[in-house]
Amino acid sequence: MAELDITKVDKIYHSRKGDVHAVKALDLVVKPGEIVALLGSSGCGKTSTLRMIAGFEEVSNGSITLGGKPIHTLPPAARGVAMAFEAYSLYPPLTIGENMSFALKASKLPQAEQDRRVKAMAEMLEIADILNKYPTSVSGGQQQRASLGRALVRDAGLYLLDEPMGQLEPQLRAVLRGRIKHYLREHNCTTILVTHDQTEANALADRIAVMEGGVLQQYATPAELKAKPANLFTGTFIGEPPMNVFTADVKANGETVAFTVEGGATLSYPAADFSPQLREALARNPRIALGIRPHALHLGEGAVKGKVVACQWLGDQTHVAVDVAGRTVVSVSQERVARAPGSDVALKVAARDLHLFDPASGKAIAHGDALA
Ligand SMILES: Nc1ncnc2c1ncn2[C@@H]1O[C@H](COP(=O)(O)OP(=O)(O)OP(=O)(O)O)[C@@H](O)[C@H]1O
Repeated sequence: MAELDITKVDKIYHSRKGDVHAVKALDLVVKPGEIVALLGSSGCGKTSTLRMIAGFEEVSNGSITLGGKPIHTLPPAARGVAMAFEAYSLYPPLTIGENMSFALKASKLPQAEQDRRVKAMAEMLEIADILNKYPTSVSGGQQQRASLGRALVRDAGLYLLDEPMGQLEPQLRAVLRGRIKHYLREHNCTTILVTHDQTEANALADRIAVMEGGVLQQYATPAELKAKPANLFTGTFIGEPPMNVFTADVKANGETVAFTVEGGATLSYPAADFSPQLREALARNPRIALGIRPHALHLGEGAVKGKVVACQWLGDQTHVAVDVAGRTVVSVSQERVARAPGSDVALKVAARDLHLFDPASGKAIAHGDALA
């Protein structure tokens, strides 16, 4: 299995309406056998990146190497890359089975081995019963699984999966996620998956590349992205419900560190809750953006007072929206709590759960008690 190196890659589309700079100076390394998710909202440049790796779009600048060999100048078929397309792209005159074995035929594998692989893949993806049907006579979800199977059944240096489960029902998607991850691991497949679904990225990927506006915002493990967002964008993009963010004035004297948020509420902590380096940084940043995840904002005690706007039990957790001095914040509790709209509540958050950002650049200053 090969390492993929994307170095300073740009994609600029030229059109009559003007240029679109879809991918900007992208640097990304995918280690052999690693599963990476490109995650971002619509139009952030995920598909352009995937298509440049596959060879369906030219790179405007930069280079892409696979196993040390430059591939960005090669035609798609010569790159050793297998791709499952979001729009399936199956061959209409061929059956689902023939579509899946198409690349295997070209590889001159013995017929019995081709049949064995296609059958095993079709069983894994639960499409063994439609191998003799034609693409136009099966559902979108079945076509999507056939496209995924056609890519995975091949031997390739790199697997590219574009929204591979977007058409599937949630239950089937959850089952297939587990099976596909197991398959990719077992076959040591170097894989890039494009998705806008955080759950899918978290479940499948070793590392997630978060993109926005064509720019890579952060490249880290799912746990790191949650615990140490590099900037306000990843902080608010990753996590459900999104992080609460306030602008706050900081006052640090020898004994306490206090954050006064818009509207006047003050969160005050013993200075010892923060590292000396962080206290020094706070002295240089008297105004910060303060991020608090809904799961870290606890109801029932604390200095921040507010009024309940809405309280919803979702079957496994309660979401409580609270108006704090004109701003709505969300608190999530694993327990079932009942709070009447309009009632008074107090909120608290531990120092270790604070995320501090530079309000101008958005860059992280600190997570919990230490510098970012
Ligand atoms: N062929 C093209 N010509 C001009 N602009 C394009 C072309 N393809 C994509 N774009 C633009 O480039 C930007 C990035 O598009 P891209 O499809 O890579 O994003 P994406 O993150 O994959 O979005 P989605 O999740 O909606 O597929 C968008 O602004 C899009 O409109």
